[in-house]
Amino acid sequence: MNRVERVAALRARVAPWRAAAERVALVPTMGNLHRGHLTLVREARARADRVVVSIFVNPLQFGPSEDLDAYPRTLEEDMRQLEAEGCDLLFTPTSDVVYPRGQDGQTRVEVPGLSDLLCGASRPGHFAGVATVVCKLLNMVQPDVALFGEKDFQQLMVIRCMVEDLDMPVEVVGVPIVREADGLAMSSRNGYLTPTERERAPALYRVLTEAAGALQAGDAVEAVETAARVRLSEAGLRPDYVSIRSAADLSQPCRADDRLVILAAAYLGRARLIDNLQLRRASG
Ligand SMILES: Nc1ncnc2c1ncn2[C@@H]1O[C@H](COP(=O)(O)OP(=O)(O)OP(=O)(O)O)[C@@H](O)[C@H]1O
Ligand SMILES: CC(C)(CO)[C@@H](O)C(=O)[O-]
Ligand code: BAL
Repeated sequence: MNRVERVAALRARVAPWRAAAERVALVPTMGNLHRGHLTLVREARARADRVVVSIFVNPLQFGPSEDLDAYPRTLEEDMRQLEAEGCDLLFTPTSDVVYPRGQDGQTRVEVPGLSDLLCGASRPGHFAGVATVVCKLLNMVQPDVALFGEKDFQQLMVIRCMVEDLDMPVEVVGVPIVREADGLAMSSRNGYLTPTERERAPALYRVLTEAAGALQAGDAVEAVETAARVRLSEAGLRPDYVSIRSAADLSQPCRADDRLVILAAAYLGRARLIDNLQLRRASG
């Protein structure tokens, strides 16, 4: 596996693949890789001839009081894992490479509406930071396909919307959530949890599962959301939001929506955990 830090070097590596009509996949990450990321890489290998992984802790998507400095950086171990997964090329740009004019001088990509809800309401500017860096990474690599995890469900919707609105010639693939044995969605930020908090953390998925059962049994959306928030608090988590939405566009669900998604975010110690569960409801 080769590693490059600059855009010209990246393009020089990708160009011969393109010339040979090979299909190229991109898996954007912020590093500190776990089984969730490696599943994306495996899926990328199944869908393309060449796999490029990027590791970049994007300052533009962090708020001023968030964990940019504390975010775990484990490049040596990440490289070992990527090598074992058969990644062809690792792109590890610095901030200067991605934002040569500085963050304030950077042209931004905004996806209105979708970016303002849920995680976007709690993290103002976050999704503009995500859309901007993903747009740049897609332009740098010019992959045929790019893969993202459904754990970050809203992020995936924002990226799909951006790609459609800007006519970007790339296929966006969502990969199902990879979980620990006790149901906790894998996430780099799980590493912030103390042993006691780690024991409490699976309550997030448990509460989502119970909420899905209640919805399928015919309980009203608002009652299910309220009950889920109470259950999270009882389990020792501080709910940010629990929200039941249409899985098609994250709008408030109407009776006719059969594909729903229950999304939740909750604080636990130093971590802000997110998770979601998609379900089908009988329409009527
Ligand atoms: N458990 C998971 N299952 C599937 N995809 C995942 C999982 N965790 C992360 N991903 C995906 O991996 C990609 C890179 O994510 P990122 O590097 O931010 O990891 P993370 O574990 O989500 O980190 P964080 O704790 O900061 O949210 C994203 O597309 C994300 O949705
Ligand atoms: C997509 C992404 C790599 C953009 O920085 C990040 O938001 C992430 O890791 O989910
Ligand atoms: N995985 C989402 C990236 C973030 O929370 O900034």
